[in-house]
Amino acid sequence: MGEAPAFCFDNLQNGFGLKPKGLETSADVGDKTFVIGGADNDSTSYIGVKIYDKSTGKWVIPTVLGTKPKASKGHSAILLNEDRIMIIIRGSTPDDCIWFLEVDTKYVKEQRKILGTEVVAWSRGVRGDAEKPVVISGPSGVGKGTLINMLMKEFPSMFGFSVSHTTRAPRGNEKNGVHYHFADRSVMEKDIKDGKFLEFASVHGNLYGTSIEAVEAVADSGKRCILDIDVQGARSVRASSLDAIFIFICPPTMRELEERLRARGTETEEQILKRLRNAEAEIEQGKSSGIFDHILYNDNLEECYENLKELLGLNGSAPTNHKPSPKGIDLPLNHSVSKIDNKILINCETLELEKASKNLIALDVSSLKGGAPGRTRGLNVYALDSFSDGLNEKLS
Ligand SMILES: Nc1nc2c(ncn2[C@@H]2O[C@H](COP(=O)(O)OP(=O)(O)O)[C@@H](O)[C@H]2O)c(=O)[nH]1
Ligand SMILES: Nc1ncnc2c1ncn2[C@@H]1O[C@H](COP(=O)(O)OP(=O)(O)O)[C@@H](O)[C@H]1O
Repeated sequence: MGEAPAFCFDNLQNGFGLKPKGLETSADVGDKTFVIGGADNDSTSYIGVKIYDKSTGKWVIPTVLGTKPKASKGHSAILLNEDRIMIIIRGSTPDDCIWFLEVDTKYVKEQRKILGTEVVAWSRGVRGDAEKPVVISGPSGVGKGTLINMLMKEFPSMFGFSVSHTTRAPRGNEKNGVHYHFADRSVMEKDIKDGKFLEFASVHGNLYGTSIEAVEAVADSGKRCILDIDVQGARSVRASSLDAIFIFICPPTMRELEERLRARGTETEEQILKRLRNAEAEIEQGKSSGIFDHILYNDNLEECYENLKELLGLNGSAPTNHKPSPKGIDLPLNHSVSKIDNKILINCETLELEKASKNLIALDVSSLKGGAPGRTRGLNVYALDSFSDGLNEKLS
C-alpha cells in the first residue's frame, strides 16, 4: 500500500501523527487527536485516554470500555487502519505487553451510538488464533450437560467450558466457579450494564449470562470454548463478533424429555412444568430460526455423542494436531519500534554480544481477529535476524 518504509516515532513527518511526550503518546485520526498515557507524575493505575477535537478546539474525556492496561514505564503507539492504535508497553510481563485501543472500529461506532458519548475500547493483544467456540443449545433435560461432560472427559486438553453467571440457586453437586458463577441479580445487572457480558437472557425465571472473560479465558488457555446457553443467548452470540459454530440438541419426543427431567430429580414439580412449557417454544425456534448450523437428536446417547464428535471433526480418535497456546513476547525494557507495511519491528537494545544477532522482533498485524470487548487475536510474532534480509524464525 505504498507506505513509507520504517519510521521513528519522534519523526513527526512520518504521516502517522504519532509523537512521544514523557509517558504520553498521541495519534491523529481524522479531526481527533487521541492522547494516551499520562505525565510522569500521573498517579492513576491505568493508562488514561483523552481526546482533543480539532473541529471544536475542546478536550473530551471518553467513555473507556474493555479491560484497561496497567500504568507503565512508557509505551509506543502505532496507528493501524485508522481505527485502532496498537500499544507496546515497556516493562510489562510477556503476555501483557501488546494492547489495542480501538478508536473507530465497528464496535466503538456502535457503542458511541448506544451511549451517546465519545467511546474508546481497550483489548489485549494475543498471539495466534483461537479455534471457533462451540455453542450448544436445547431444552432443559435434553442432555446438553451430559454430552458436554463426555466431550470434556474424552478431550480434556482440547475443550474448555465457558462458565456462565446465573442468579439461580446451585444444585446439590454444583460448585461455584466450575458449573456456574452463582451471582446476585444486582451485581450481575451492574456487570451487564458495564459491558462485561457477551450475552445474557432471562431463562425459566432466572438471569443467565456469558461474560466476555469466561470465553476469552478458555481461548487464552489454548482450548476450544464450549458454551451451553439458551436459544435467546445463541441468537445474541450469532449477532456478536464471536465467530462460533451453533448446535441445537433436540429430544426424540416431549414425553422422553419429561421423563429425563423427572429422572434427573433436580427440579421441583413447578420448575419441571415451567421447563416443559418453555421447551416447546425453544424446540420450535431451534429448528426454524436459522441460528443453528446443525441439529442433533439425542435419542441414543452414544449415537448422539458420535454425531457431535463428527461435527467437531473428531471422528472417534483424539486429534494429534492440538496446538498449545502460544506464549507471550519477552521484550526488554529498552527497545525502539518502527513499522513497515503490516509488520511492526521492535529493535531490542541488548548489550549482550551473543544476543546481538537476534535482536529484532517482527509483529505481523495483517490478520488480526476479534477485538474489543474481547481480545485481539491473530498477532504473529517472528524473530528477525538483523544480519539477514528476511523473517527467519517464528517465535514459539
Ligand atoms: N443465554 C444464556 N443461557 C444460559 C447460560 N447458561 C445456561 N443457560 C441456559 O439456561 C437454561 C437453564 O440452565 P440450567 O439452569 O443449568 O438448567 P438445565 O438446562 O435444566 O440443566 C439452559 O437452557 C441453559 O442452556 C448463559 O450464560 N446464557
Ligand atoms: N440420550 C439419553 N437417553 C437417556 N437419558 C439421557 C440421555 N441424555 C441425557 N440423559 C439424562 O437426562 C438427564 C438430563 O440431562 P442433562 O445433561 O442434565 O440435560 P441438560 O443439560 O440439557 O438440561 C440426565 O439425568 C441425563 O443423565
